[in-house]
Amino acid sequence: MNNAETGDLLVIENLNKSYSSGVGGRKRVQILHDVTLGVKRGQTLGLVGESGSGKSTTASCVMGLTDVDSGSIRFDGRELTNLSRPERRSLRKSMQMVFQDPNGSLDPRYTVRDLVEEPLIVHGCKDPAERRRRVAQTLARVGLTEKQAERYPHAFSGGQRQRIAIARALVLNPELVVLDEPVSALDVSIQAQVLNLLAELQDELQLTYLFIVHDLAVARLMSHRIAVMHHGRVVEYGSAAEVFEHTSHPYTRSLLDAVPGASQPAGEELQGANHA
Ligand SMILES: Nc1ncnc2c1ncn2[C@@H]1O[C@H](COP(=O)(O)OP(=O)(O)OP(=O)(O)O)[C@@H](O)[C@H]1O
Repeated sequence: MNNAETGDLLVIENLNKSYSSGVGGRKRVQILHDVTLGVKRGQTLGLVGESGSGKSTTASCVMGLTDVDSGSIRFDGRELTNLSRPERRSLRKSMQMVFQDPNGSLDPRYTVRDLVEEPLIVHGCKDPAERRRRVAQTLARVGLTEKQAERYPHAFSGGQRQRIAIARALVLNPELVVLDEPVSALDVSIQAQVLNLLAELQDELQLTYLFIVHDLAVARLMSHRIAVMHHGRVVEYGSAAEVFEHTSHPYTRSLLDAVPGASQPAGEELQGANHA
């Protein structure tokens, strides 16, 4: 299967990944089997599938957090699987990640300003005035004020904390953002606000999202393309409309049947991916 298409910013082909297990770690358990998919520039690929199907492992391979066994991951035409550490580091600016739990990524000892400024310092932005300008601009983009920048994470609600985590990811002007269940720890009423923010930011900044999501209604709403994973394999891949409205694949069908309304067209209170 070759799913690479013109305009794909991220292309994964025949990705295989195994982990050691058993006594002394001598046994290898294969987690990903020939995973192949592409994420079009400026669009969202929703990566769905039950727990343990390999979604986060795929994301870890993309972000260089774990080595791959074989296969190819290309970002803007550049092979990632054989990069040296310095090469990988320089690319990190273009690829950022937002996790499910903002508490894990926000050190409570630092103010919001420090937290959002830190990636700029790490990536060599030496001018304090430039850093201040970029922090203020990024906080405004996610709906936080300069005054709020002086507070600590504990002073914020879960939704606001996720906004801070998004600001940390965006301050370096990445092209690709890997979103690993970014709203599933939030109250339902807050989820819509954060999803709308992500959709607006995508439009404004032409961001490309690899969106790991277990909620199929959210996947339907936010994604241009969908990849369905099952036991480490991509079992279905196509436009959101194809996958949700015309699927014949038994695994996807069973996922959809378990969620009333997931195969219906997107609702109205969220603007979602069909914002284009
Ligand atoms: N570091 C690791 N060492 C060994 N096995 C691992 C490791 N990380 C993940 N796995 C295994 O790989 C499989 C896939 O896990 P992964 O987290 O990628 O699935 P997932 O689809 O993201 O699930 P979830 O939705 O629950 O996060 C699981 O069986 C998991 O136990």
